[in-house]
Amino acid sequence: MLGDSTNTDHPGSGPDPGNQHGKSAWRTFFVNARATLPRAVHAAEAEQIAVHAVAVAQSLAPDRDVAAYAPSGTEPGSALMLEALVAAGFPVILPIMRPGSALDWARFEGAAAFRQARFGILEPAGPLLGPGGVQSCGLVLVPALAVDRTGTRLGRGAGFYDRALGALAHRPPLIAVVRDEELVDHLPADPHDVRMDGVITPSGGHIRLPAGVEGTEGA
Ligand SMILES: Nc1nc2c(c(=O)[nH]1)N(C=O)[C@@H](CNc1ccc(C(=O)N[C@@H](CCC(=O)O)C(=O)O)cc1)CN2
Ligand SMILES: Nc1ncnc2c1ncn2[C@@H]1O[C@H](COP(=O)(O)OP(=O)(O)OP(=O)(O)O)[C@@H](O)[C@H]1O
Repeated sequence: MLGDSTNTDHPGSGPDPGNQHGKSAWRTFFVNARATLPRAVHAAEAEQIAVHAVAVAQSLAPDRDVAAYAPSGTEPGSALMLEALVAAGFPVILPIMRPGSALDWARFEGAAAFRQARFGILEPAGPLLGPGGVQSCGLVLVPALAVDRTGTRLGRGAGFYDRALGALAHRPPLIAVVRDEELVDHLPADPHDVRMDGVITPSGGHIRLPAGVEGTEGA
């Protein structure tokens, strides 16, 4: 149930947001939690995420390109997410890390056309589309360590997505992909943080944000 999945409902299971903890304490908490997740659970969740990603694309981005990410390590999702989107007819583009924590984009042409980039992340080896390449997408699936109910996203701390998305004149719907426990009541936010319009979790599917936040119900 939505209201039961927040760590702030369970004192001791996450940094106390009212207790001087900044983003790095939250990052450590979620990275460590992901590291303890059994492989079989990750794989089962990745199957659910792939199904939800296709459903969200069909609802928000029919006949449009989808910007996604190539899940690596303990990140939610797997190559299944990309394959399912392609099988459902969605052209997929993926982020390319550029100097200065900037992002470019390139078309996903299948796992055989990947090259190994920094941080163990796989990137398409094909031509770059330019930083604005993401603007023509009908949906951006955004990697995150956690998201709160107002749409604040916690990333891995380099500011890639905040820079890339914050600079766009036109922003497609932004949907973060996290585990159920990573949708929380409150995360620390900075002025540069770009808010998410929704989130996909394995059990919850697509949840629009803000969700269940006092004063924003039905917004
Ligand atoms: N699959 C995937 N692709 C992605 C992202 C992502 O989160 N997931 N990104 C989302 O932005 C960008 C890459 N951003 C990243 C930012 C930091 C680290 C990282 O591992 N940082 C180290 C510490 C930093 C360092 O070594 O200097 C760490 O977390 O331990 C990895 C990716 C673009 N592509
Ligand atoms: N639009 C921006 N312009 C300039 N600097 C930025 C911008 N967005 C973020 N930064 C800088 O990037 C650094 C990381 O920001 P933050 O902690 O919000 O990253 P994140 O959202 O966790 O990372 P990522 O987007 O890579 O997953 C900070 O030093 C921040 O000041």
